Amino acid sequence: MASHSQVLVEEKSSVRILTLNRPKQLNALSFQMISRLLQLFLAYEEDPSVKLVILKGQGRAFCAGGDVSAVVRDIGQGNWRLGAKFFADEYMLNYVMATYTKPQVSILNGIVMGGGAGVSVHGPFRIATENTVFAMPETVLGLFPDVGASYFLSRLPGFFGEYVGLTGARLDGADMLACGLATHYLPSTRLTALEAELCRVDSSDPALVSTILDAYTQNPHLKQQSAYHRQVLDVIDRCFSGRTVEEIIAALEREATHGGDDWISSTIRALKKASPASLKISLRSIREGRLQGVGQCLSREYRMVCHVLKGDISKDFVEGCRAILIDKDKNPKWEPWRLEEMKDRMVEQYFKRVEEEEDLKFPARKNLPALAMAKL
Ligand SMILES: CC(C)(COP(=O)(O)OP(=O)(O)OC[C@H]1O[C@@H](n2cnc3c(N)ncnc32)[C@H](O)[C@@H]1OP(=O)(O)O)[C@@H](O)C(=O)NCCC(=O)NCCSC(=O)/C=C/c1ccc(O)cc1
Repeated sequence: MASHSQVLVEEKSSVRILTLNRPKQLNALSFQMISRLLQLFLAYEEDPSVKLVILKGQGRAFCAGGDVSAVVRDIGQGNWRLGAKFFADEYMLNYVMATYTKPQVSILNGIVMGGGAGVSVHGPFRIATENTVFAMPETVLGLFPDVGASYFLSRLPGFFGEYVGLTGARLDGADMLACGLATHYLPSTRLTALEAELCRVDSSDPALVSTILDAYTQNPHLKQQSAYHRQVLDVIDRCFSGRTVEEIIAALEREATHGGDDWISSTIRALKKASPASLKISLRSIREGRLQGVGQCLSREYRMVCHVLKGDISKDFVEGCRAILIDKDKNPKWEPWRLEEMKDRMVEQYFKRVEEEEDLKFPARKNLPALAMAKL
């Protein structure tokens, strides 16, 4: 095992343990990591001696998303197609994971954001701990929740997915378990024992893996400020079921006038901070995702991300990265600045094929999600 490599590989009997290994960058996914993961997952699928894959992160993060700094460099050099290649491979990896024929167990013992959700949530087993911090923070970067998020967020109960995807709200391990983004929860001190037991399973039978995980899982209490308490969920459903982003914000503001609390004001603040273009395309993407399979969601997201990278409708992604990651002034100048200036016909354009760019096509797979075990 080469310790300098960005994905560490351990072979333990019929189990392969893959560790994302860029701890200083919170395991942000580089192009190299994505290519390597794709190559390993495809090889393991063909190798009868491999029965189970465990994915985890080195250090305090599972994975803080795609490596945004590399992309900004590419766009800065005027080469949006280099960025598009990154996303094409990333979405292919997400698709392979969503349709994988062997169980994938992801150990989410730390930060899980953006692309980090994409390499875990599509698999059948997601283990949260007391250290887990989950978010889809793309709308404040001028992007939108991608990596198949329009598939998995739209399948969360009620309108919780719209809430998580539009506001970038952070969830802890207990929230993730409650809403179904995680399938199990255990204290991090038990992870070593769990891993050792999984290494003895010698089977690809999800029911056997489930039995092992069930024996370790605990039922954590939701924190007092959790958004998953019934009374907050009711507000989320009332407001985030709005047809448009403007309606969602107006509904939240109405709720706030009837005795608003910290949760409502921080939710309104989060929406007002985000890119108007991102908010509108994200809402439409999640709504369309409700009726689409994972492959359709990823192909549509690929069209959308090509427009984002090309900057032909709005250049908010470059501006968001500048304000949040490069200059760190946290003061992006979104264009358009106001929600009402982001017209329906501009939103519509994100969903059209980019000129001279092929749609993303996925290979035929044996294990289509509709036939696979329930994921969420
Ligand atoms: C809340 C975080 C996760 C932790 O904050 P922290 O504890 O104060 O830690 P730092 O912010 O100091 O992060 C430690 C280091 O990791 C780096 N890092 C932390 N996330 C990252 C990161 N996604 N990338 C590239 N370095 C990072 C971060 O820049 C920093 O590097 P350095 O300043 O050199 O020490 C914070 O780092 C943060 O907000 N990170 C960004 C999270 C985020 O927006 N994720 C991405 C969602 S979008 C996505 O997944 C797709 C992106 C993408 C878009 C287009 C493409 O072509 C390809 C990819």
